[in-house]
Amino acid sequence: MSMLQVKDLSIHFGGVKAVQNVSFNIDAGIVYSVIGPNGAGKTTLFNLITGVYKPTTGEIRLDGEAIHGKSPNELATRGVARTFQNLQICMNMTAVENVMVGAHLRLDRNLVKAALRFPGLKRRDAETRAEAAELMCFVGLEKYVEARADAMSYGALKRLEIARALAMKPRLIFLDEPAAGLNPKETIEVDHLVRKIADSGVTVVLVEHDMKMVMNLSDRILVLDYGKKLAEGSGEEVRKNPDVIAAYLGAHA
Ligand SMILES: Nc1ncnc2c1ncn2[C@@H]1O[C@H](COP(=O)(O)OP(=O)(O)OP(=O)(O)O)[C@@H](O)[C@H]1O
Repeated sequence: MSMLQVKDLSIHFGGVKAVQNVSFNIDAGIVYSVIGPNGAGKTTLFNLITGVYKPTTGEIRLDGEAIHGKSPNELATRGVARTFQNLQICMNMTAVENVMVGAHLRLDRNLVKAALRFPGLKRRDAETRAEAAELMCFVGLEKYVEARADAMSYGALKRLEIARALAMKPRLIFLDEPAAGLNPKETIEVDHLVRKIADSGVTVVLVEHDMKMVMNLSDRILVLDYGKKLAEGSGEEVRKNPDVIAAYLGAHA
C-alpha cells in the first residue's frame, strides 16, 4: 500500500476551483514533486494534505488511515511536516529556538504526560536543544546555532525552516519551493540537502519551480494545470508528455 493516497481531491474557494478531482499515490522513500504554472494549485494541494484547508470533496489517507480534515498539529504527531513558501520564522528568537519550536509541535500532544514522566521540563529542553543543534548541523547551519534569526541570510533561513520541519521527526515532509529566491550555489546546496533528507528515510514531497532541481531529484512528478492533474510519471515521461510541453515545460524550460 502506498504511504499517501489522495483520491478525487477538490477544493473550491467561491467560484475558484483551485484543486479539482486530483488523485495520486506516493510510495514511502521517494522524492515526489508537484509542478505546474503559477496558480496551478500546488500550494493549495500542500495546504489540503497538511491540514491547513479542509477539502470540499475527496479523501487523503496516510498508511491507509483517513487524515482529511485533521489539523496540522494532529498531522505533525503522525509524522507529517512541512515548510512554507513564505518563511515562517520567528525573527525575535535564536536560530536554535526556532528549530526547537518544531520539536515542541511534535511533543505538544503529550505535553502533560511528558512533563510528569520527566524529572523536569528543563532536562527535556536541554535534550530538545541538543537535538535541534544537531539538525542545524545536518542542514549545514552549524555556525548559526546561537545566532539570532534576524541576523541570518535569506538562504540560511530557508534551511532553518527545513531544520524546524525535521525537528518534528517526520516520515513525510512537504517542501514548498525550498529554492525560491536562492542563488545558483545555494540552490545546489538545497538540492543536496533534499537528497540527504530522502536518503535518511524521510519521504519528500516537493513543490519547486527550478526544473533542473526537480528533474535531478524526483522519482515521480505530478503536473497540475488549472487545478487539474495534467500528467504524472517519471521525469522522462513528464518531459516527453505533449500536454505538459504545451501547458508548461514548453514555456518554462
Ligand atoms: N485561500 C484562498 N482563497 C481564494 N482563492 C485561493 C486561495 N488559495 C488559493 N487560491 C486560488 O487557487 C488557485 C491556486 O493557487 P495556488 O497558490 O495553490 O497555486 P500555485 O500552483 O501554488 O501557484 P504558485 O506557483 O504561484 O505558488 C489560484 O487561482 C489562487 O488564487
